[in-house]
This record gives sequence, structure tokens and C-alpha cells, in this order.
Amino acid sequence: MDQFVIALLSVLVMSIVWFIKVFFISDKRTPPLPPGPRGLPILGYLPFLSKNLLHQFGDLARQYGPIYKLYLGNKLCVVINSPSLLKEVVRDQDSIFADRDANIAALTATYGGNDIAFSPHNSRWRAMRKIFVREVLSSSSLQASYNLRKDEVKKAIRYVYNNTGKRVQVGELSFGTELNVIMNMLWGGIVEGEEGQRVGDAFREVVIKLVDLLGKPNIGDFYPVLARFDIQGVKKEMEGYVQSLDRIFEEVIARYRQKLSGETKKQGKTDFLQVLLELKEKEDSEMSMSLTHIKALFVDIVAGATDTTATTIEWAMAELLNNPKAMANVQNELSEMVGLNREVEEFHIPKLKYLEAVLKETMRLHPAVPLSLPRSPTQTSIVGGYTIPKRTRVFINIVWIQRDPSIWDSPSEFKPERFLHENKKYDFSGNNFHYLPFGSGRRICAGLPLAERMLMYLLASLLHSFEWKLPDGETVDMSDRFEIVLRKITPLLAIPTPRLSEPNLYA
Ligand code: HEM
Repeated sequence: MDQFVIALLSVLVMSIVWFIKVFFISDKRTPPLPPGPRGLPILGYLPFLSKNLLHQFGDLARQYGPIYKLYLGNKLCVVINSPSLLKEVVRDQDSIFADRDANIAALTATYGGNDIAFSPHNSRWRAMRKIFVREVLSSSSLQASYNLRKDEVKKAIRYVYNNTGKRVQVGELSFGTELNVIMNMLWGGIVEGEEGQRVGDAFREVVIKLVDLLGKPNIGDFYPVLARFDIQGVKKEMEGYVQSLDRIFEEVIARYRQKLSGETKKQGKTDFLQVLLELKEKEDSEMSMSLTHIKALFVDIVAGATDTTATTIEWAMAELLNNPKAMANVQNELSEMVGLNREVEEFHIPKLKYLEAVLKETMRLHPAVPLSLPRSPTQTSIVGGYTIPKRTRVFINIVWIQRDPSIWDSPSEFKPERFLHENKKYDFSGNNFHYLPFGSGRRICAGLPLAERMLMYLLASLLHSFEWKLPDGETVDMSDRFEIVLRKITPLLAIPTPRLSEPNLYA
């Protein structure tokens, strides 16, 4: 019999067993599973999934409350929609829920989960996270790499200046700027000029597609027995992207080694690639890394940093263009704190309280990763009085919590002032379970220190250097599209005019 038919029959039998178990045999001693829509035998809720999963998860939260379950094929998923249950997951039982439930696309993209984001919660993850946070994102490293960010932000401002009066795609500009910053931090000046441009273009094209594919529903994830048939071709497509990235990584690493062998080892500050290659040599150390780990980490950093930052800047600009009063407040603050005869520097950022409130409010309404990255318990546990079986895929509905009318006054309105008055109460640390755009607990976003700096710095520079308006007769389309990242469906196009007093400030 054809292997595929055998696999289908196995799915059928397993599903029937599952259906009987779930609906007819319940163990009276253990709490029940959370409530939720029943779905169909074998398929579960799969046939009812809508195009915008995020909106659908919201509708289900309205119907089933703070915690609900749904079966996608054989896969049990649980969605958490309230701060108190979120606390149970990411604080009270953080170590149990610290595993990820990586889908096939994510495992393929990260060389089998050899990265930080999709790795299981184990000692390797701990070591990699420690290296990343300590070596790349410590405040001294970030301080030392300020000139890299400054050069790239200046480049972006120059580009906008040269397009005065024309339509500028804000998201694309932010994506390119963040990507260049990241590449410079990873491997410094190893690929520069036209070569750097070529690598950047190649990266950009692949990364956007790769991130989109991470969020695509894939039959193989819902019926593991069908995974090897790769019915929708998700794995194959992802392998293609990984090969393209791999070629770039190999090329850069080879050049790097060549460069290092030709010079005496750099003393003091080194870039990330050098740190990792040195660790690779120390095979006995608990921090040692294989080339595969290094590449997987690069995928994480490039994919984790670019789309999230770009989409957040785009939403912030869109909200400000829709709210002229908030735009005027931001620009007045910039005029006062920075001055129209100077460009923004990172040291100005702590003084920009209104801009910080704008960023927080943007990330409340449009968190870039609105369902966080799925967690998964390593053992069966109880949340909110319901059983969450081992290996369930647990989604944290960040956007639902951040728009909950019982927590937030006029939740769908853009009101940065709410963060002005309660500045201390809400930060990005994930300790306040009403507000967690970067996640929470031990798997909170590892790139947070860089993200926070770049978001504020780039946003401040774009808003200080230019007046922005929409093309005549156009309005901002605020509809969103959810993959793994929450994107604007229609890219924001806005028209800049210079605002600073001297043309040479744009040179
Ligand atoms: C607007 C910017 C960003 C947002 C909103 C964001 C959001 C998130 C969220 C929600 C998570 C999951 C946290 C959890 O499970 O609790 C995450 C994880 C992660 N992010 Fe970010 N992120 C951003 C920027 C960045 C940047 C700039 C980098 C790298 C330079 C980065 C690297 C990572 C990594 C490596 C993880 C996995 C952490 C782990 O599993 O231990 N992110 N991010």
C-alpha cells in the first residue's frame, strides 16, 4: 500500500482514538481541559481557521473567556487571554512553560532549533542566550557600537532628505536601516560598500519570506505522521531560504577567517562573529559553539530584529499621522530637548518622555509579535483550574490583554498620555502582566536592549529631521495582517519635508 495512504489511515485511527478519549473518557480526578470550540473529528478546528488568526483568537476569547483550547488537527492548542493566568504561566510555572513548541518551518529555519528562540529550554539555550546578552547586548557593548547605529541612522536620514517631497516607504526604510545595524554588529566591516549592499539586498529578500513562512499553517505540524510528505511544500521552501542564508554566512565567515589570519588578533572590543569563532575553538568550554549554532543564532538575530523593528516604526508613524496633536507634541518635545540646529543623538533619548509614551502606546495597540512565540509545558500542569497536558502549544494573546477594556480606558484609542502619567508602572520588562510587548519570564525577548534603543533612536531621528504628511487625498489604512509578526496590510507611504535649520545637518 502506498505510504501516503498508510499515513492517512494512521491519522484516521489516531484521531478516532483521540476523539473517544477526549469526549467520552474523562478522568474525574484531574481537572478538565479548558473550554473551547469543538471542531470536527480528525480535523478539529482547522477548517474554521480564518485568514486573520489574531482576530479569530479575539472572537474566541470573547466567547470562551480567559483561557480556551482548540484542536488544530491532532495538535492541542491553548490560548491565554488574561493577566492572572498569564502570571501562572510565565511567573509561577515559568520553568515548566519555558519550552517552545517549534513548528516545522521554525525548526528548518534554525538548523533544527539550534538557535535561541526555538530551542528547547536546556543548558545549550542558556549558554547561547548568555553569550548573546553578555557579549552583544551588554550596555558596554551597546555603548561601544553606538557609532554603527549612528552611521546607519544618518544614512537613512540622508536618503529621506534626498527624497524630499516624494513618497517614502517608512517600513522598508526602517527594515533596511535595522538590517544594516545588525549586520555591522555581527560582522563589522567585513562586507562593505557595494558588496555590503549586495549582501543586504539578498538578506532582505530572504528574511521577509522566511518570517512569513514561520507563521503559515502547515498540515505537517497538525498531523506529525504526515510531516515527512511536506504536503504544502513548507519545509522545501524554507530549506531554499536557509540555503540562501547559509551561502551568505559561509562567505562572510570565510572572509572573516582570511582577514583574521592576516592580522594580529584584535585586542579589546571585538565584533560578535569574532567572539563566536573564538568560542568555537574552545571545545571543552560549556560556552563552546559549533558552526551550526553560530549560523542558527544569526538567523535568529537577523529575523528577530528586522521585521519587528520595522513594523513597529511603521505603526508608530501611521498612528502619529492619524493623530496630529500627538505628532505636534512629539515634535515640540524634540525641538525643546534636542534643538532644530542639531541632530538627535542617543544621549537625548532618556529626555524624550512623550516619544517614549508614543512608542509604548504603539506597542500596546500593535505589538509586533502579538501572540508571542508559543510556549509548551514540559509536564502536564494546571492553569486557571484547567489541565494543560504536556507538549500543548500555548499561545499568549498579548494583543488581547493589551486591549482589554477592563484594564485599559478607551482601549482602541491611541492615547500616549496614558503612559506619561504612569510611566513607571509600565515598562518593557514583562513584570506587569497588563503590558508585555516583548513577552515575559525567562524567555522574554533576548534582543530587548537593542530593540528599545533602535526604536527610540530611529523614530526620534525621523520625526526630528522631517515634517511628515500623507499624499494628498489619502488616509492611513490601519488594517493589519498577522503572520508571526503583525504587519500593516498597506505599507505606509508618507511625504517628508526637512525640519532642521541647516541643510548641512543632512549631509
Ligand atoms: C520591536 C522589536 C521586538 C519585539 C516586539 C520583539 C518581541 C519578542 C517576543 C514577544 C518574544 C517572545 C518572548 C516570550 O516568549 O516571552 C521575542 C523573543 C526573542 N527575540 Fe524579540 N522582539 C523584538 C526585537 C528583537 C531584536 C532586535 C532581537 C535581536 C537583536 C530579538 C531577538 C529575540 C530572540 C533571540 C528571542 C528568543 C528569546 C528566547 O526564546 O529565549 N528580538 N521577541
